[in-house]
Amino acid sequence: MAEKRPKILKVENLSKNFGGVQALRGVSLNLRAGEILGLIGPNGAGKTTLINIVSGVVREDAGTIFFEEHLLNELSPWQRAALGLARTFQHIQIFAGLTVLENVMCGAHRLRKTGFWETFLRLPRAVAEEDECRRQALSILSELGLADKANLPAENLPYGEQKKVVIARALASRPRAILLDEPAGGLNEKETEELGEIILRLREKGLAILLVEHDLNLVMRICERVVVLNQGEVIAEGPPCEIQNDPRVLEAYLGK
Ligand SMILES: Nc1ncnc2c1ncn2[C@@H]1O[C@H](COP(=O)(O)OP(=O)(O)OP(=O)(O)O)[C@@H](O)[C@H]1O
Repeated sequence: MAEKRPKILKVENLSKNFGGVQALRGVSLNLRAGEILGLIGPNGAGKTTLINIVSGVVREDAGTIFFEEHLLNELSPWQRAALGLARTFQHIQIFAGLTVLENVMCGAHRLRKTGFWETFLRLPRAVAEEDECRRQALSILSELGLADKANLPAENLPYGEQKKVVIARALASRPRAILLDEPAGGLNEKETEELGEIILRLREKGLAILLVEHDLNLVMRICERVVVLNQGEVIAEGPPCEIQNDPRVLEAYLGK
C-alpha cells in the first residue's frame, strides 16, 4: 500500500566530500507522501550531511534533489521551506527571550502575506492575519500537549518540552514533509515514547517524515521503511523487521 503513494522527496546519487572525508557516496532515497522513513547508521555515516544538503544548508558535490516536481539544487533553504519542506536541527534552536507561542508563530513567517508597514501600523488585514497565525500556533501546541505552556518563556521549559517547541515551530509553516534530525536525542524513555506518538499522529495527518535517529527502538517501532547508511553509502533498505536481521547492518553497528 505504501508503494502506491507518490514520491514526495527524491534524492538521487548524492555525493559530498569534506576536505578528503567522503561523507556521502552516491546516495539515493525516496520519501513517499504520508510515510515515516527512518534513516539510521553508525556515527559519521552521513545522516546529518544528507539532511543538511536536502534542506539547503550544505551544498552537494553531485546528485539531484526533487521535492514534488521541483528541483531543489539551486534553491535557498528558505525557498525550500516555502515549498513545504521543513526541518529540525539536532541541537535545539529555541529563540530565547520569546514565549513558547511566539517561538511557534515565528515558524509561520513564510505564510504571511502582509508587509512591514501593514503590520507596523496594525492595519486590519495584518491584525486578522496575526490572529489566525496565533490560533494555528495554539492549535499545534495543544496537539503537542504544550497549550498550557504557551505564554511561558521558551528557554524556561525542560529540555524535552523545548524539543517539542522546535517541532511545533517547524509545523507552523504547514509543511508537507519534515526532516527530523535526532528528535529523541537527550530524551528519557517516557518522553521518547510520547515523541513517537506525536510523530505517528503527524503521519496520520498526511505529513511525510524523514526520521534520522539513533534510538533504534523508536525507529523500529514507528517507521514503515528504514534506510541504513554506513560510511556515506546506503547498505540496506526495507521494512524494520528485515533491517534488524540484515547481516550488513549488524556488521556496520557491531563490527565483524
Ligand atoms: N562541515 C564538515 N566539515 C568536515 N567534515 C564534516 C563536516 N560535516 C560532516 N563531516 C564529516 O562527514 C562525515 C559524516 O558526518 P555526519 O555528521 O553527516 O554523520 P552522521 O551520520 O550524522 O553522524 P552522527 O550520527 O554522529 O551525527 C563524518 O566523518 C564527519 O566528520
